[in-house]
Amino acid sequence: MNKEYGFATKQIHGGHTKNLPGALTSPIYQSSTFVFDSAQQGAKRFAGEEDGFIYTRLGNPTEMELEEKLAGLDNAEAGVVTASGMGAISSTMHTFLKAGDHMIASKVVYGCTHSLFDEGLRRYDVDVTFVDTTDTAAIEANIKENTRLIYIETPANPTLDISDIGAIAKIAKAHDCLFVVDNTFCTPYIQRPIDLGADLVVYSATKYLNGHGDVVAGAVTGRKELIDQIHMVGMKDMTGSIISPFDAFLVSRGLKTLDIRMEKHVQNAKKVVAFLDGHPKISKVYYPGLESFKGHEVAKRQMNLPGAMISFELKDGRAAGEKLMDAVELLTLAVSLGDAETLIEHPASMTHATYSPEALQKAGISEGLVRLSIGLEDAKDLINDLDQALAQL
Ligand SMILES: C/C=C(/N=C/c1c(COP(=O)(O)O)cnc(C)c1O)C(=O)O
Repeated sequence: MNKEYGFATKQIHGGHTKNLPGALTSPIYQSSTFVFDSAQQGAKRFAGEEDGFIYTRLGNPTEMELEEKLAGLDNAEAGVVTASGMGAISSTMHTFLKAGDHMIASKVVYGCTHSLFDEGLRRYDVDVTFVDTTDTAAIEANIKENTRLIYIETPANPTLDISDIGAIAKIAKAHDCLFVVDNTFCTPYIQRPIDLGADLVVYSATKYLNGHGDVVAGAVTGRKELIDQIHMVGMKDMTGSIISPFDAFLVSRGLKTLDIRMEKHVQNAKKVVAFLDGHPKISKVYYPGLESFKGHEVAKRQMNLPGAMISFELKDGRAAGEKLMDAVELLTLAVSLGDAETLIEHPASMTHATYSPEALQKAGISEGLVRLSIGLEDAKDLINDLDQALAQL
């Protein structure tokens, strides 16, 4: 895809294999395996001496189209798509880490990411230090001679903590560490970590990338030499976490409207934040777009827009939070995010239930924290629903 094309053109035409018999959209190659013309061709393909498809766990045309489209949006050389965001993260970790290695991770990450790091990887003798990565000096202070990888989410799930990608990229490079950024909350439309120095970008494509609440998927973008290793080690042998061709087709279709969906998500989020900030029953609103938010300045520098994820704390804590979640009528009480529907959930007992009480406390995830994924509905309907629910507290 011509690098000079704009984002909207690349999200529609990127990765599109034009040499198809006249169909505007690519067919879905819902096939587990691919036929060889001869025994020699099969042997050559397995030996990597001839291009061509072999078996869908090793690569598939529908998945390749999505990988190329997404890599193009991230200004990355290559991409790999997976069955879930956790599949993307786990395949990446299993590709580049081995027993005896050490890694540094944000102390605030999605719950299952936290348990992969804090329990899963420790089974294989990979040591993890959770750090406040909004403090780049704290990262430097925790690097050891066996530190191989630095992992952040920015904005982080669910406190929206902002870490400085450019500054951390410099530290990672200086210490020959791989720098991985989970860009799920932003997508390439809002933030491009590779442009800022990251080595790899991971996504839960379940979220904004697909954007319609009907697929679980994941992705990694980055330099081809790294992505090839994830394909041939992490995916092929370690996790086998491959996406189905049909789900890859759905995510490719979702991506065609990424820019306009993100613009509407953010437009709605700003209106909801204006309603929540200063509300008499709310003690704090977490949103990178608020000037009072701790990471606001760094967010303004590295994000084109402040995003559409909002967290807030009620003055009367968890009980009030539970009452609020049971009182909303339009907002949907469900985990996940980035869908057309606005979703509301309670991290401490739901998406971050894997955290111990000490880890929750260290991460600053309070019992009273409520998280919103602002959807594409009419903003006034969202605000009216929150207003009537808050009035019941
Ligand atoms: C229920 C799921 C939620 N999140 C997931 C998630 C994943 C993992 O992505 P899969 O769920 O494996 O596609 C990876 N990275 C980030 C920043 C995430 O928020 C949720 O928070 O609501």
